[in-house]
Amino acid sequence: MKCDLRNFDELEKVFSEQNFETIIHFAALKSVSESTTKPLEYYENNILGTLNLLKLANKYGVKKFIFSSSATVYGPPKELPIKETAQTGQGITNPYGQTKFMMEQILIDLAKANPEWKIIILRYFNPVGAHPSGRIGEDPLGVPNNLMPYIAQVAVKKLSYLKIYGDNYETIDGTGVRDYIHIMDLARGHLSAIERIQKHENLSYEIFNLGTGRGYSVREMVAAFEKASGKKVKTRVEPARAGDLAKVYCDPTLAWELMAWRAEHNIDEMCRDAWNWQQKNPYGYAKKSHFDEIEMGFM
Ligand SMILES: CC(=O)N[C@H]1[C@@H](OP(=O)(O)OP(=O)(O)OC[C@H]2O[C@@H](n3ccc(=O)[nH]c3=O)[C@H](O)[C@@H]2O)O[C@H](CO)[C@H](O)[C@@H]1O
Repeated sequence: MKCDLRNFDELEKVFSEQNFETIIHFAALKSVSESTTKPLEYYENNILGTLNLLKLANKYGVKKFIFSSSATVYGPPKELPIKETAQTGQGITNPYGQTKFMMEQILIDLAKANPEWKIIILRYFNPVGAHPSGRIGEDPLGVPNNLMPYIAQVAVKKLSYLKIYGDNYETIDGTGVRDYIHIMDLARGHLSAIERIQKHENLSYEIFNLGTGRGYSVREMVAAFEKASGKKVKTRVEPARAGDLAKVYCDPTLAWELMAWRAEHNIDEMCRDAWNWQQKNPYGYAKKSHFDEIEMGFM
């Protein structure tokens, strides 16, 4: 079932026909660069969509709520690793990040105002990889903005080389360091959150980092991907990308202490599964492969 969260009436129809117990709110626009050129679309979609969803959830008594937030709400970190108690909302460089921060604020205010609400906010670090079957993966629209799908498309020869955005940061090899997390671990984090929210009657709102707690540089990611795929990934160093940070990685221990969740997949598994999906879907989901088109042409 598909529904536009901006359309209150359409969404109300869904609520009236279904009997929801818990909501996991993933629905948001998520491109950093696009958000800088289309801020109104981002604010409308992400904020209005969330308000509509919450109003209806309130009306229909669905008050267990899990929200997919982002490490972006921390802005430039003052301390590493980043804990959930670190300051948020300062130095966010783009509308996408602002909307995530605002959505968090709306949820926190709601939980404070009404003790019936039970809310878990999950702050994702850098989700990568794919389902191990190779059937569910990341198929970005147009040229990828994020590192892993870009590397994968270079390895499969859809793109010619990776632009490394800056090699002059104070990091292990000068390139940006991030906390990459396998999407299967991330998915499991939601199951742990559902369990926790259903078990704990007096939970109001809680916030968890979902990351591995370990940072990898761009060059380390390229090397891991080359190892997993057996393909050479050509790179070229370019100027640093505006708004990028040198190092971002989290302290994920709260999720372990309270939800018994921790990331289990390492960087090699992230690259293996991303490569498996990319090989099986070299042209993404929508388009048939070149070979299918040739076959169709002869039919
Ligand atoms: C500031 C911000 O809001 N960042 C968002 C962005 O994080 P990030 O900017 O951390 O993710 P990313 O995958 O775009 O970049 C990761 C690292 O790779 C570098 N890099 C990336 C692409 C490329 O072609 N070449 C290259 O060198 C980049 O400079 C950085 O050091 O995406 C994430 C999704 O995974 C989240 O949505 C984050 O909120």
